[in-house]
Amino acid sequence: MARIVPVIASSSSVAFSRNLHLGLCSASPRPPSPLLGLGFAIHQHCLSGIRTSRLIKRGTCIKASSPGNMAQPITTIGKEEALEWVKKDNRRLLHVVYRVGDLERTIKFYTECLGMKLLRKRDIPEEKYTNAFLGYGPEDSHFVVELTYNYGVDKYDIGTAFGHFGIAVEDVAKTVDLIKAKGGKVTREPGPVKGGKSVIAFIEDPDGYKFELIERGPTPEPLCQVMLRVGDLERSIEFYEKAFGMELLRKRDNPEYKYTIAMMGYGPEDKNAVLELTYNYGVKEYEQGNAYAQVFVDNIDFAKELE
Ligand SMILES: C[C@@H](O)C(=O)SC[C@H](NC(=O)CC[C@H](N)C(=O)O)C(=O)NCC(=O)O
Repeated sequence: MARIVPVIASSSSVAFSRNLHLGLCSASPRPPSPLLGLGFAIHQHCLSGIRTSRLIKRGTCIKASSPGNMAQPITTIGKEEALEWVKKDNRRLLHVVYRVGDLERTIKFYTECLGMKLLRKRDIPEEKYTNAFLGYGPEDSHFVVELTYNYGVDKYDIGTAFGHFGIAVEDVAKTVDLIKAKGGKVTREPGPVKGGKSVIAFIEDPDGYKFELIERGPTPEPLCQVMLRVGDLERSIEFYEKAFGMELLRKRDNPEYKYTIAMMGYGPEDKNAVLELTYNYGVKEYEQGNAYAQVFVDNIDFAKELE
């Protein structure tokens, strides 16, 4: 069966358009970058016309850094066949991968301030990196974070295309108090979101990754959003719908603050992690970073296969 693993990178549109050529549903004469900061990797098969920055085969990433050095799909299938599979597939967001400068420091912050559990760690000395998986429940039923520590690298540029991760909490003010008491950095105090009613706050982890705390009732999936800024919202929505079978769950324009958001995912927002695509009026490109946040989307059987 064809498997597709999209990889969402926190690098900018510049990196995206350099690394990824999409022909999907587009007659664009140049490579479109529907998702600023998003890269996609395709496992085993390739949707017709999609080229990718990374191919992932049983956990191995093959890097292709420029159009002249594109990793080639192992096999290709027709677009119709691929879209048929997309409709049948039972997918969800599995984990988001990004780089941190001090693994133990981040694990301490996520467990003590954000209440996550350390699910597992794996060291790959031959490749000089260590991964740690953290989340609010087991990987087979929860969206989790996969931190990557590259030996000796203590700093990354997050760029501006990646926005933040969303965490649903029952009491934002209380959570913020706890985070402050633990020495965490709060960048936006609790209160209603500008132009709306939801109570939110923003905090920053030790590497500067932003987390939005969102006040909600009890939820099975506290790690509930990955926010990415995109330069063309309609094109991004179409891309996620057609290539990955996601649904547009909600769209909200906020003209007063000059942005529109679109929630994309595989199920209701209160039960599943979703992508929050943000379009800021008139902004077509964002700064490239090297901290890469990649979101893996697949069904859990494939996740086990990757182990
Ligand atoms: C509940 C959900 O709708 C939100 O929280 S939206 C949060 C809001 N987002 C933006 O402003 C996006 C546009 C911004 N220019 C960007 O690129 O990040 C937000 O962050 N509000 C800030 C606030 O203080 O309310």
